[in-house]
Amino acid sequence: MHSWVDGQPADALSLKDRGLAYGDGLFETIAVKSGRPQLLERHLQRLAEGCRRLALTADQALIRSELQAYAAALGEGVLKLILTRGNSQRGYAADPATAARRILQGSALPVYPLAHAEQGIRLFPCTTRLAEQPLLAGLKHLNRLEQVLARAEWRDAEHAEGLMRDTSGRVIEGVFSNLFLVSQGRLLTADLSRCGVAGVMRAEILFQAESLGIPAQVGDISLDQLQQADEVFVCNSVYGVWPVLGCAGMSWSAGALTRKLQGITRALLDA
Ligand SMILES: C=C(O[C@@H]1C=C(C(=O)O)C=C[C@H]1N)C(=O)O
Ligand SMILES: Cc1ncc(COP(=O)(O)O)c(C=O)c1O
Repeated sequence: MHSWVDGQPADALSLKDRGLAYGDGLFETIAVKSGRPQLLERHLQRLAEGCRRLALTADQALIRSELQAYAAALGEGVLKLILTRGNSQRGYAADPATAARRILQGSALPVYPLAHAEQGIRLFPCTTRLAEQPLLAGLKHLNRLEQVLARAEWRDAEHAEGLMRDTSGRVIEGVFSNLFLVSQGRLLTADLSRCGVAGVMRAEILFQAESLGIPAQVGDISLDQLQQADEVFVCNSVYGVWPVLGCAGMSWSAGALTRKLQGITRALLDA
């Protein structure tokens, strides 16, 4: 399916685009099933928050309608929205009145091995660390070199994801997912006020946990806390939940709470 730029089929972009020049923009990666973008409200909520924090001028209603139209035409797959701050001359300064450029791209759903969800995965212990920058923390912005460097640290099929820590050594997330641990029936996921991406699946899992009366906490996670956990899983808005069986010398089993949340998220992504 053709990409769209500002609502029109297009496969080219201005060389003056600030997303290309400086990573000046945001993106959303949205699963599409039966012609509908899954978890759309959460994606739009994160996008609006990113536009607010980066002072990006974008018509949220227009973005919503375009996403729905593109998803209806795509049918099933991954819909990627890239929002850039449009064109500018050379230099970091931008015209605040410039409207954001909307890029929509469709691709097939990734075919991950069934074993990732059914049995679980191993995490590669990445040495690349996440820089602590509260102004950008939580945003799914276009500056993804940390994830590119981290993902280049392994090529073997034994590791389906990586473990990323921040420059202070805190356990933060995966390379393309968020991370939860379960200890004595309580969920814990990393505080993302310094770095990391506040995933929509992470938000949905925290909402479901509250609805189910499952104790859940957002806070700092040490490597020791991770090692001592009863269960560990990773999540994102494309694959849902994967149990984590090991990382470096640490190991866990795919426990009951992981399976419960995996079932809930699978139903949400197949809705
Ligand atoms: C990196 C992108 O999106 C991330 C990757 C995945 C995935 O590979 O399953 C899903 C959502 C995002 N965390 C991207 O280029 O879209
Ligand atoms: C670095 C990073 N963390 C977490 C996530 C999970 O986000 P989501 O649940 O919105 O897919 C992603 C996916 O884009 C990511 O790239």
